[in-house]
Amino acid sequence: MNSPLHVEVLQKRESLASKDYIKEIVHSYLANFNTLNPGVTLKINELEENKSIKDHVESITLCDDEHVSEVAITECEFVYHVYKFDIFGVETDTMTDAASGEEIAAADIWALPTEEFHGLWESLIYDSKLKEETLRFVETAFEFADRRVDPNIISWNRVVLLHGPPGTGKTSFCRALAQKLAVRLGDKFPRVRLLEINAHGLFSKWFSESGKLVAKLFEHIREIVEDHSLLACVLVDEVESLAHARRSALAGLEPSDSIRAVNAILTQLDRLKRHPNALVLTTSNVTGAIDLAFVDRADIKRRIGPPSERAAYEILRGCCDEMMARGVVSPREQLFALRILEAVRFADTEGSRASLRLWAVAREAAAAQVSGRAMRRLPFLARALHTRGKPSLAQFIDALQTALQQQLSDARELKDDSLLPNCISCNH
Ligand SMILES: Nc1ncnc2c1ncn2[C@@H]1O[C@H](COP(=O)(O)OP(=O)(O)OP(=O)(O)O)[C@@H](O)[C@H]1O
Repeated sequence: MNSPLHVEVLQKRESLASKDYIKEIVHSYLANFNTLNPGVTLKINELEENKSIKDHVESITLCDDEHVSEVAITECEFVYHVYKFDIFGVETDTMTDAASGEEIAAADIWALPTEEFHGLWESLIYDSKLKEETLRFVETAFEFADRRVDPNIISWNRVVLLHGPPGTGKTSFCRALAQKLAVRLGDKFPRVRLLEINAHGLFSKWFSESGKLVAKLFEHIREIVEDHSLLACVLVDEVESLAHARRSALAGLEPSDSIRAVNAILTQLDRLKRHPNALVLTTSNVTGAIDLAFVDRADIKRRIGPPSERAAYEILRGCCDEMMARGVVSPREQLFALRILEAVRFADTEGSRASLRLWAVAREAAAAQVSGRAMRRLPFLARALHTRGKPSLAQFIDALQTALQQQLSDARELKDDSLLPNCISCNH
């Protein structure tokens, strides 16, 4: 049996064609290829000769759920997802404290799919099957809800917890997942919202009426989830801060309003699980146990660590490709995918030299547990501090290596000064 290849088609904003028509034209367009590279996004530009594709399609992404290498088109069964960006963008739900008159941002509400998160999923690179597995888990949770599987017999909660050190992409992953669901589940949920709750702000000690503010916020959220054709993804970042605030409040270190607010958030999040169209996404920087019952009940709890050497190589390779595509580094040269280097057993040839050099930098960064965030900053530092004029790829990779060395020695000094643990990986 042919394996499915998900094809995500971004339809042009001005195109009024039906999804079926778009599927049809993309299907005949793809039939012109013999093989396809999963993980690749085909951007349709002005030079495109196929007029209907040029008029209606912005880009075509071939997703790599099951496939890791090139596939013959006769071997795969295309599953199409046609979508457009939602034009509403983001709005901030603000609230005013009655006593002080101060205003806080209670939540950011994103209408998905949004242009801001386009390509975010593809930009996150993990060695494990984290992305695929999480996506499959969430799709299964919605399938169960759809088929009304009795939760008393088979238990599932639609709560996800991602934990691990700072800068490893947890928040980005949650946003990217919500965006992915908006694209993949578009037929079931024509509208999708991502609600990012500002938990810190809500129980700030300056707010005398935090409990009421939380109630008001969730009233709004409930109005949103009442519409069953809408998928609501609720994101609570750094969920351990809720547990921490509750402990401080119990110890008398925080005003009692704050404990009411924290408890209200927890109860409300727990209630959200009853809605078949709500998904709760939480992140935490602590790896140990978080004493929150609802987190305990998360169906999927995954640790996200700093990139492995393989992931580090692909992140840095993507950065170098971008530098060459934008003309910062010139001329354009090829950097091989890791599986190609592996296939030739890392043979040192003229053509593979730059890739091997980059592989050495990636291994060093991974060994030092540099976070994904810090890794993505290295090209900027390399360009700003360690190159002049228009560097060649070889010069740029050397500069990346110098930037990495400097970053590691800065982090070591910071660690010596402050005795902070893990400051290399957290890069604060
Ligand atoms: N594995 C990775 N692959 C690609 N990019 C990554 C990876 N990990 C982190 N990044 C990049 O690092 C940046 C920071 O990610 P993000 O803020 O989501 O991390 P976080 O774990 O939520 O951090 P914090 O806990 O400090 O908020 C993002 O721009 C992301 O692109």
